[in-house]
Amino acid sequence: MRYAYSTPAIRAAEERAMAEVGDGALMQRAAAGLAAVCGDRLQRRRGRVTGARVLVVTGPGNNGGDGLYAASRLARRGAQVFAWLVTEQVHGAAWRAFERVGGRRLDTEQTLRRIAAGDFDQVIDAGFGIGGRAGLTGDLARIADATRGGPADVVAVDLPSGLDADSARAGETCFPADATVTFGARKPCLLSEPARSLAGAVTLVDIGLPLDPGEAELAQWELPELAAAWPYPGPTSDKYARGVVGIDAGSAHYPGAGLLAVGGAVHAGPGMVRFLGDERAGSIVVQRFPNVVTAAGRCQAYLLGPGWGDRDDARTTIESVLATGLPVVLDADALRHLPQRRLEHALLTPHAGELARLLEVDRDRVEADPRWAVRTAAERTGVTVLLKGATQYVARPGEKLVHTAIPGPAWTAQAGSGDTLAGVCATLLAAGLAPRDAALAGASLQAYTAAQHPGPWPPQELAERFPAVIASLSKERP
Ligand SMILES: NC(=O)C1=CN([C@@H]2O[C@H](COP(=O)(O)OP(=O)(O)OC[C@H]3O[C@@H](n4cnc5c(N)ncnc54)[C@H](O)[C@@H]3O)[C@@H](O)[C@H]2O)[C@@H](O)CC1
Ligand SMILES: [K+]
Repeated sequence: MRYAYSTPAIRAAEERAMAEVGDGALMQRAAAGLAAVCGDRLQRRRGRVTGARVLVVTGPGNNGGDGLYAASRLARRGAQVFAWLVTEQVHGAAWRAFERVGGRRLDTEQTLRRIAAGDFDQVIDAGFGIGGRAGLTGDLARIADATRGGPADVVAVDLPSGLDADSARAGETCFPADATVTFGARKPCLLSEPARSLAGAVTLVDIGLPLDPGEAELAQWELPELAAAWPYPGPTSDKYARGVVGIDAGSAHYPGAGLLAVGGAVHAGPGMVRFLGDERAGSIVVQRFPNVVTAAGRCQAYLLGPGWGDRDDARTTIESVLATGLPVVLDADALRHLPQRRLEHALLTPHAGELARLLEVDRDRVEADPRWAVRTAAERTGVTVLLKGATQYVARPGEKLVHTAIPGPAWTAQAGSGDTLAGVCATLLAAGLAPRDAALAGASLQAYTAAQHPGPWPPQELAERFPAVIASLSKERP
């Protein structure tokens, strides 16, 4: 599990740590970790640190201090180090250390000229860290622009300047990095797209901040969580132990959605799938999956909504399934017909547009603050909500911590991905997983499969690769 903490939680932990060891010690730990990563990267790219030309883009606060101290360490290994100052203000002790090792200050024009000439092997972005605001202006924006796409290896200190540590937003201007060295704990921006992609490869340096996962803002699943949650059948499991899924998806207008939802469910290993939807969609489903049953009968979880379109009995169908008290995934068109009361036993799986409609806000509001949006939806509806997208967020009512699924490649964003995902989630509910785990395991399986089998595969073919991944995951089980 990867945890991310908000800026106030990190600042509070820093204060507790500083009271014990002093702020100088924390900064030295940060600088040592940063210099180690920078040195390794230089070594890998050019065979040695000696003779490397390193520019520190130096902000006015402690982030700038980290960068200067790290550069001083690189200078002691033979690098030539330069600094460009964002303002005249600079961390005094770090600046003196930088000057002592022969570090040189460059003005803006010299810096831009040398960047354009491809003169730097590495640019350390020590502009702003957790004290930063979204967006860059003035000469710093020019320097970030000039560096972008150039030959220098860009290493961000704590987080890329121009990002807001607590937000998923990428903003208008920022300093994209090839790598980020973050201190003490991950920040939410480093786990949330589109900000996350601007940070490159993230290394977490332990500087001894006393943080408790109970204070975390975000928790991202990794493979061990997926493997531990996956419901592998036992030696005596029958089809009811594995779970019977009832799927009402697809319509005469959208017959494909039924097939896609069933494809997701079938490839996630249910005991049985009953197709309860439109007759025409059902005949296509059975042709493709003869193991699917179209007769009504006992189910242990349901999926309603993908490809329904407009349907007169939407509300009554939802109510009759909710009345069974069995777990149900409510997806796509079913989300437009939710009863106006608190629900139970359901998992809602909206994308940003559907969640915006549910909350009666603009889509922009959801994208600007996805954690707020998914938490608010869980509180209002009373059930678990999975917000689908480049980062997939899951919130439960009564819980501040938001989880995210294992991230996957961007090409999984395509028509039909949500239908197969809903099918997987319903299979997991039928196997007895709690809605939160079903949502995280389903979304993680789809993303991880896409990462393991670089495509682009259409969603139905990606689903055909689930079984191989599920089999391989069993080796990761605790
Ligand atoms: N406090 C500590 O003990 C430690 C802090 N560390 C470093 O300190 C950083 C936080 O330091 P600071 O609190 O000094 O803050 P920053 O160094 O992140 O920012 C300094 C100041 O710059 C100004 N600023 C921010 N964004 C701007 C923008 N877009 N345009 C113009 N001005 C802007 C703000 O007034 C801000 O207070 C962390 O990110 C980390 O790198 C590490 O050294 C570890 C220890
Ligand atoms: K930075």
